[in-house]
Amino acid sequence: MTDPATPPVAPGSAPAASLEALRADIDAADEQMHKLLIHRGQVIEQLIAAKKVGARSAAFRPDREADMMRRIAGRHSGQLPLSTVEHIWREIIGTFTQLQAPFSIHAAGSGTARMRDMLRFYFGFMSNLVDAPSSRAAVDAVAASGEDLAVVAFDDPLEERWWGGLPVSGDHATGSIVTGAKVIAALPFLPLDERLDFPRVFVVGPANVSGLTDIYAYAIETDTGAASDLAELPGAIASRGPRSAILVSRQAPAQFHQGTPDAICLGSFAEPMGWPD
Ligand SMILES: O=C(O)C(=O)C[C@]1(C(=O)O)C=C[C@@H](O)C=C1
Repeated sequence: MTDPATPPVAPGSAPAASLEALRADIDAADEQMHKLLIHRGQVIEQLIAAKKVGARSAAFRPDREADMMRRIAGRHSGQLPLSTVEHIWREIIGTFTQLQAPFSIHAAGSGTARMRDMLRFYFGFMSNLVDAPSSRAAVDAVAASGEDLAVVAFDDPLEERWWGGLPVSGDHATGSIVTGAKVIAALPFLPLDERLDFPRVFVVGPANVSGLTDIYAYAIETDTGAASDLAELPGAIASRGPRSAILVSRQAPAQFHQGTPDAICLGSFAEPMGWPD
């Protein structure tokens, strides 16, 4: 009896592979992927020694992750959605980051399904999620821990001033401060599949993590009369409340502060692909 799943062979064409052969191919691919993951784990063990990650020092390297994600997007092809590939790699990287130095992720609203989905997508299922009472509390917890992360929605209520407890000004850009917290990444980083509905967020990490300086995030007090017209500022994207605003700009603090002396630099990050959309 012929296997009903085996399509008939058209005259003159090569015979279609049998279901058994295709499954053997999938098994071989799975085995290779699994062996490579085990190998990756062994390399990470050596990397821990090389990086000398210890107590109260974070293992994440946003610059390295940005580079990896850009290469993943660059070489991707086929029907598997890029967001699926991104999630698989985020799961792998997130788990190996946890294995190097355990950390928690603080976020307001992490109990909601949408926020939780987003945090699991980017940071994996091994990370401990902390439902913070506010974004300010989430950021303050990171500053106090020296090893955790906070995730803050770009359009979170601005008057809460979640950046209020951060060390101020361009120190973030030079990396000279060793305590506190700063913006180290912006997500989504790769173009998001249309079936996913994740908000634009900042990742806030320990101040001693060196991030990329493609784009800077600034907080601006708008009730002082300064920055009354944000549209004229050299930023790509702004989120504005009645008295405060967040703005992202390619201009480094030294340059940016000339036009907006009251601005507080909150950190910097690798430019997400397709930013701004
Ligand atoms: O390259 C590093 O420094 C690592 O810690 C490895 C690794 C990874 O799993 O690839 C993990 C965490 C970092 O954020 C970046 C990459």
